[in-house]
Amino acid sequence: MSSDQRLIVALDVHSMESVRQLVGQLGDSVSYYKVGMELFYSVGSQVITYLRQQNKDIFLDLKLHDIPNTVGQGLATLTQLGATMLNVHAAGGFSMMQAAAIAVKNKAIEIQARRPKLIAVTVLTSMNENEWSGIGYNVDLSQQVIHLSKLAQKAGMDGVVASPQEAAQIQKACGSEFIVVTPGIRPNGAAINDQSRIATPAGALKNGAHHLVIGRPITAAANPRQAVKDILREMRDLA
Ligand SMILES: O=C(O)c1cc(=O)[nH]c(=O)n1[C@@H]1O[C@H](COP(=O)(O)O)[C@@H](O)[C@H]1O
Repeated sequence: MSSDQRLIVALDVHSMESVRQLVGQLGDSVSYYKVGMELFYSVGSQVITYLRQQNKDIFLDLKLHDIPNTVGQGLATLTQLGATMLNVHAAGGFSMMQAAAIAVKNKAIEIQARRPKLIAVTVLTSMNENEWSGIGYNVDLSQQVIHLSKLAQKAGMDGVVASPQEAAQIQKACGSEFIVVTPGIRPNGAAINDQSRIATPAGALKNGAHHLVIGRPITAAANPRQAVKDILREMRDLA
């Protein structure tokens, strides 16, 4: 996979005007975008239509987490939008993830469309050990990431979202075909913001991440196109 197929830029903005400006500015340098809650709740499915018209791959990141039937029905609807990748929270459990995988597969067959990849969020990259114990878990955070990755794989997920710090361990536990998507990417010197378990683009790739999700280091940069160029150079130098 080439570096620009590995990079996913998080479009965390809340208007179509900002989307058009950013996507226009980044041009051919970015082929894969993430649409998350902020943008999807603001503008709805028109952003998916727009990005598909621009021939971009789309990770629709709505992190579903509910009872199996509700998640399955929700994902069946989302499958019709034509995103490349969808996600759920692994903490929803085995039956929820299994229902999710079945619903996406069946809907894709029904509408004769390409099945979107389905991945599970393990432990959010904003969580540190302190936050983690604060929600009542006694198990080690990174062990929990591996546990949830194995569970996700067993339930039929194509991969997981985790921090770049756990990517190598996930590969070891689940094999190299299992997709590892890593947010929490910060080039040297970039503001860390609300992230905790971070790595540089090169560090994440070295650890075996398949896709790097990067938002503010690009979207809040004075020159987003230059920021992408620098990140891709760092990624390519490693390849
Ligand atoms: O599922 C995600 O994409 C996600 C999971 C996670 O554990 N951490 C995480 O930061 N994300 C998303 O990745 C993006 C990271 O953005 P920046 O911190 O601005 O680079 C945001 O859009 C988050 O919603």
